[in-house]
Amino acid sequence: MLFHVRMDVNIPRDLPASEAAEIIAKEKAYSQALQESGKWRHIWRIAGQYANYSLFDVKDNAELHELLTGLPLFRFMKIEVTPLLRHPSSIRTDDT
Ligand SMILES: O=C(O)C[C@H]1C=CC(=O)O1
Repeated sequence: MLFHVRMDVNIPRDLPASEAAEIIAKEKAYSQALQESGKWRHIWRIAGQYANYSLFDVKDNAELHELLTGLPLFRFMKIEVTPLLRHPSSIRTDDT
């Protein structure tokens, strides 16, 4: 199942910089491992914001929930999820 996900990150200003850097490094490794696996298909930065648009390809809602709640930055994120399905007019072969 495909899901469009928007993640907005808001790291509190009073979090020590070293702690923030450690969490961000963990987040990058977590994200890149999921991209390697194919479950996190795409990620784009939203210009001018500490936010991204991502595309996940997972088995079901429960798997998406598990992956998102496992994000090292999860506690500092606002996340919006939109389930997607193939458009009947699509000519692409890779959007299911
Ligand atoms: O920077 C972000 O958008 C938040 C998060 C998502 C992947 C990653 O490496 O960091």
